[in-house]
Amino acid sequence: MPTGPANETARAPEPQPGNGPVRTGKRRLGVMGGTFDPIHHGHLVAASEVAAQFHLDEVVFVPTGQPWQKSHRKVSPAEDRYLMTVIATAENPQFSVSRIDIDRGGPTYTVDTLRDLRALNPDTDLFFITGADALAQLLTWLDTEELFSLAHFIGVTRPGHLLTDAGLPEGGVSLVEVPALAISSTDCRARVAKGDPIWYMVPDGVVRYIDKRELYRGE
Ligand SMILES: Nc1ncnc2c1ncn2[C@@H]1O[C@H](COP(=O)(O)OP(=O)(O)OP(=O)(O)O)[C@@H](O)[C@H]1O
Ligand SMILES: O=C(O)c1ccc[n+]([C@@H]2O[C@H](COP(=O)([O-])O)[C@@H](O)[C@H]2O)c1
Repeated sequence: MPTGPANETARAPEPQPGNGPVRTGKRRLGVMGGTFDPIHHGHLVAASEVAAQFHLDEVVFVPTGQPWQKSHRKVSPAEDRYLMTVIATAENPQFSVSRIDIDRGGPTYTVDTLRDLRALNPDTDLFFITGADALAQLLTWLDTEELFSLAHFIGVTRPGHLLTDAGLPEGGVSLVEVPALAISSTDCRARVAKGDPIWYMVPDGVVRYIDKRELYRGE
């Protein structure tokens, strides 16, 4: 649901690379969580831009297992969403994909994602990347207080959504402007269902995978 003019920001994002918490010298791991049904260039550009601005060593994409806030609608099988994410990120040496949310089972909570990633990556600072729409919902997530002790949150601009850190802990979130791509997975699915092209909205390999697996047809 759009909440403001295209790409509006509530306050100017800090422009300096490396903004956010004081640098600790530890490895810096970005975490891009999403349902990725399908993954599209909006996700990829956001991750790439944050990686550059925050000097991240790597960004791990974490497809949700069961996104509990999307339980009202059909979500494609996790394996399809995982494979599309692998295809989309394969060529970028800075990008990787984790199965942790899929393999854990049950509803996906970011607090579990971050706890697991912390355990798997000692001596690493975590940066959780989220679009303006998801950031606006963050106070509805499970265990929000603990979330901010596990990672620094980075909210990125998204066309049609207001980017704001209102109500979130001071110092826990950075707001960042990323190149505006008015693409959503919802729109990609609707286009496939109508027989419209999604070339150049998602990576070529993802177009072919959707075709091969006959995803989103007749939805
Ligand atoms: N075009 C975009 N620009 C910036 N951030 C985005 C964009 N699309 C998605 N995101 C962010 O990526 C994360 C994962 O998004 P998700 O997989 O739910 O995609 P979506 O396009 O929002 O899907 P859907 O339309 O099915 O709700 C969220 O934090 C979301 O805000
Ligand atoms: O932890 C929660 O309660 C929670 C509730 C909704 C969304 N999230 C996370 O937010 C990210 C984007 O979710 P989504 O549903 O917009 O694809 C993804 O990593 C989800 O696991 C997390």
